[in-house]
Amino acid sequence: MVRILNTKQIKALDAHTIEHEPVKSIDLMERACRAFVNWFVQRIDATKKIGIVCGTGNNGGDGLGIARMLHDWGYPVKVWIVRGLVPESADFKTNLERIKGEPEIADIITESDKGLFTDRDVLIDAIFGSGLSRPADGIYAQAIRCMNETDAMRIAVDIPSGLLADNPSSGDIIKAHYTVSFQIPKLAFFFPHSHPFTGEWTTVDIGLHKDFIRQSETSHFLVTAKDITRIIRPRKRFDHKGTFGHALIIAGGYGKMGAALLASAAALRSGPGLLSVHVPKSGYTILQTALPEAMASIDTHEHFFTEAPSLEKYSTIGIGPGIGQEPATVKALAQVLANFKAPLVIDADALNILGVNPELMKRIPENSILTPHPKEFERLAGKWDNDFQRLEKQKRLASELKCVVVLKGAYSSIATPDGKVYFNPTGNPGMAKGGSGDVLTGILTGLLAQGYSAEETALAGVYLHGLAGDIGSREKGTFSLIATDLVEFLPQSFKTVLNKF
Ligand SMILES: NC(=O)C1=CN([C@@H]2O[C@H](COP(=O)(O)OP(=O)(O)OC[C@H]3O[C@@H](n4cnc5c(N)ncnc54)[C@H](OP(=O)(O)O)[C@@H]3O)[C@@H](O)[C@H]2O)[C@@H](O)CC1
Ligand SMILES: Nc1ncnc2c1ncn2[C@@H]1O[C@H](COP(=O)(O)OP(=O)(O)O)[C@@H](O)[C@H]1O
Ligand SMILES: [K+]
Repeated sequence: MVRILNTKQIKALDAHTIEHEPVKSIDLMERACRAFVNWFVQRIDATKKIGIVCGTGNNGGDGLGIARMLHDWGYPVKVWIVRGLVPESADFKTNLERIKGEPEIADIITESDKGLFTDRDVLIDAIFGSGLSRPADGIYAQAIRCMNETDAMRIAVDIPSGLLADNPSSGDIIKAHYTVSFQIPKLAFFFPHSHPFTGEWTTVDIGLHKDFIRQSETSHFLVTAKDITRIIRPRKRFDHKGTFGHALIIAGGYGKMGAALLASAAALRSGPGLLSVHVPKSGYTILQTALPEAMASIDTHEHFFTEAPSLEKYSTIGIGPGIGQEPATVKALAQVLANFKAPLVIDADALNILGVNPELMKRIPENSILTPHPKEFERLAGKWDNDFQRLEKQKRLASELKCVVVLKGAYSSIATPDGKVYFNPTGNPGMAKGGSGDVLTGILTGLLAQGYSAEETALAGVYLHGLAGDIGSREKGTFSLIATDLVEFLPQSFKTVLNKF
């Protein structure tokens, strides 16, 4: 797990590293600059004209150190210092002295300084870093606007200037194409509204104290491949189908049998011992033809889910994709929630039904997994003003229901009943297509049936689903990838994770 720390903690981490490594503050800054430059020189051609726009705090100090190093690498570099009211930090001063006349430095003093950077190919943003405490205004906002108006590629040092790491941002913010952040990813990076500012972001190691990071309290984590390798248990020689549970998927309806097939095919590829699928009568032939491995449980209704089958034999249930919201379906869902006491996976129309029948929410078994996309989440939890508030709502819902709530999208977030939130790194916009979510429901149902905990299931299932999408889009491209491909590439996704043993 990568621990996501807030800016206060990062400040304490810097200070701890300086005191206990020990390393001088200016030498730590030098390390940060070198890490940035290392990233930079591998990607940006040395003929490109570089502009570095610095504040006068430590982020500006980084900018000056980077300017010196890139100049030494042979890049044509110009530096601008935004001279507002921020006092010069000690390390900024030292790095300013170290520049010794080259590269060239100009001060930005008045708001009439416009059109400053137009001849630059690449602009490095080092105005504000994690010390930003309020929206940028005055001359700072003007410099940010000037940078955003150019056609240059913009690269932010640590965090785009104007973007707050731990709170909603407003005002002018650098629209970076890339953000190179020091060691710790910032919470804002995981939210949809930050993306226009961070662009693609990455972290670079600057050797901050590892034990201190491990001991820092946080409820926010970024999942890594290693975490998933630890969760997935390889099968043993004498395992048999009884070892791996019997999953039931309740999905599909007239015109939406595809949802049932996608979820079921994904479940089959995720390892449960047995899979049954409950579909309306009209789905019988479709199901039996498309998925010979699945057993059929047939509803009494031709087109809809209207009656839960007997549920005792199932280890878990995945319910929702394509079931619609007919009154009889609402009753049937209520019946399932009344009779089934083990954790289940709730998605799509089952979530929509819960959204308009909140009394049913109380019946959801503890440790179930809910997988709303943002619109479904809004129906469950109400509207939010900003991404931070959305995260709080997600945490609250998980804690109130004592369930795992997976909010789907880029960096799907997984909130657990005990207040933790895991962000998932896999997946890509090629998956933004109808049916992708049904595949996730199938994977989660298949894993839960095998006895993985709700938290393990959500972490592994969401990761494997996104990884299947990443592997698939390498072959099919993000335009052409379809949900069926996610099922097709799921075996490679599992193998990738298991082969790490
Ligand atoms: N040794 C280390 O610690 C290392 C640090 N490193 C680097 O340092 C960066 C953090 O540096 P930093 O703390 O100096 O913060 P930075 O963002 O440069 O400036 C803060 C100043 O701006 C002011 N201010 C805030 N908002 C404002 C606004 N809207 N408009 C105007 N002013 C505003 C604020 O004032 P205050 O909020 O206190 O009133 C303060 O004076 C970090 O991102 C990384 O790049 C790396 O080198 C690794 C080692
Ligand atoms: N840009 C993206 N990056 C990563 N994953 C994505 C992206 N867009 C969609 N996905 C994933 O695809 C799935 C889409 O699910 P959902 O919206 O429920 O689709 P549907 O209901 O049509 O099957 C989710 O798991 C989501 O995380
Ligand atoms: K910056």
